[in-house]
Amino acid sequence: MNLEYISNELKEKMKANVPDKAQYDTWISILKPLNEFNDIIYLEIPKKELKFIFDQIWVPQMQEILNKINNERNTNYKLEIIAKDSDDYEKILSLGKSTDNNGQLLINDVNKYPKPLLEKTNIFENFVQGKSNQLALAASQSVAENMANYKVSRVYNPLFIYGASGLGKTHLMQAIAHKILDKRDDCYVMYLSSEKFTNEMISAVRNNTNEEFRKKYRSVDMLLIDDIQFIANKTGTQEEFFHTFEDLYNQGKQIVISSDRPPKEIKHLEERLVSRFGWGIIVDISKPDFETRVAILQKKQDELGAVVDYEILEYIAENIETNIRDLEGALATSIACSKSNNRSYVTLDDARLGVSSRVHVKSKRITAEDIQQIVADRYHIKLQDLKGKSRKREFVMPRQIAMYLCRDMLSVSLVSVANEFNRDHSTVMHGYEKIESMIEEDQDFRSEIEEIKKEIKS
Ligand SMILES: Nc1ncnc2c1ncn2[C@@H]1O[C@H](COP(=O)(O)OP(=O)(O)OP(=O)(O)O)[C@@H](O)[C@H]1O
Repeated sequence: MNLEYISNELKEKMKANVPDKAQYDTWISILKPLNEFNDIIYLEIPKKELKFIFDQIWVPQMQEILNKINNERNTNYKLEIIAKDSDDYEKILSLGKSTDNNGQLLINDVNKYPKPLLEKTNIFENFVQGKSNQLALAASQSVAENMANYKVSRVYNPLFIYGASGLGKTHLMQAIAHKILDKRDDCYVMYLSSEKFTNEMISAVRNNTNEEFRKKYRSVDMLLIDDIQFIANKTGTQEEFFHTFEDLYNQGKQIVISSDRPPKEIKHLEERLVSRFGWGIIVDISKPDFETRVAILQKKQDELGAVVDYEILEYIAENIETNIRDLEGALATSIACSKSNNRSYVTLDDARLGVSSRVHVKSKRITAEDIQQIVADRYHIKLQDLKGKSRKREFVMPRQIAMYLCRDMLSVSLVSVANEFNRDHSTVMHGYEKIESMIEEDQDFRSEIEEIKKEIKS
């Protein structure tokens, strides 16, 4: 049974046991699925100080519920809670997957080439193609195909995949690794986050093992580094990574990198890295459209072994637009909800609960007034000046920004936005277009607008 699924079901059933919502939010909602091994379900909590309370209070209650699930399903699961900052966290995470000290999975018969620790389901077959990801998918497939056939093409080296959180970058990177490992057992594939690279480098410096560190990274056939944006600002790591990159590239080894933004927009990233990241191909993954979101949900329901009505999938897809991780979480929670009510089908109410467990931001309804106030505060002007008629520069620019944001963030017509500013719609259109082109041309301005958006959503 899927780990995420059972932990969701457990949490849903706990809702009935913990009627006080604040208690539920404080204790139960923070649990995350960690691993399942030898009939033990390991759930993660953020801090070890909390473990005592879990062991005393919550684990016995949850185990009772789990026993009921066990009876229904003929399983024999026990529950354990592991803190993210505890010493055995990494060990528990890798149970069932044999690994070396660096978290690289060792396949017993090919010890010579340690294998990376990968999520089993992150394979190409489970990746749903849509307009938002087709280029990234095609490039990833080409890299995997080439490597499986002992080839590295300069066109795809490095492959740089960027996009917002939860849109499938890790999935694609791991799919590449899976594919190569399926086809070849003589390929040293290393997949890790840039944070892990940094930590290893720091500990190599501390333990005086720089040579081993370098040798290890420069002996791989393919290096996949996830979330490279985290090395920005870290001069030492950038220096080391630069040399690793150069060395591997010159040896004709494949490099794949992911980030939440394109190289040029990663602040404080050394120019020489920015330029090298662009030597191969840069592809983006954007927000999936409605059809792709529904197709992803269909795929996920198969993986979860459930059948959910098409209208229910549509409801979830309509309400979760920006993040596939949330999309699949909402589906899993909806299914768990229906099971906890002993139903074999998912109702719209289950789906509503599933969606609301994920879209905290959307549940806050943003109004034109919120936007106007936040923009006025940011530029230190009065709300009435922002909405007023004065054409002074210090008022016009914030006014146009607020118009742009209203049009961009609220699902309302141009005319409604115009009404909010006591203007006609052509004035709003003009302001919108002006800000839009400034965003396109000026990176700093783009970041500023993103920051304002974040503030509005928070
Ligand atoms: N096109 C897709 N088809 C099927 N599942 C997808 C697709 N895109 C993403 N997913 C799923 O969405 C979840 C989040 O994806 P992933 O972890 O790859 O995101 P990410 O872009 O690496 O996010 P972050 O930057 O936060 O690490 C995963 O479970 C992944 O399998």
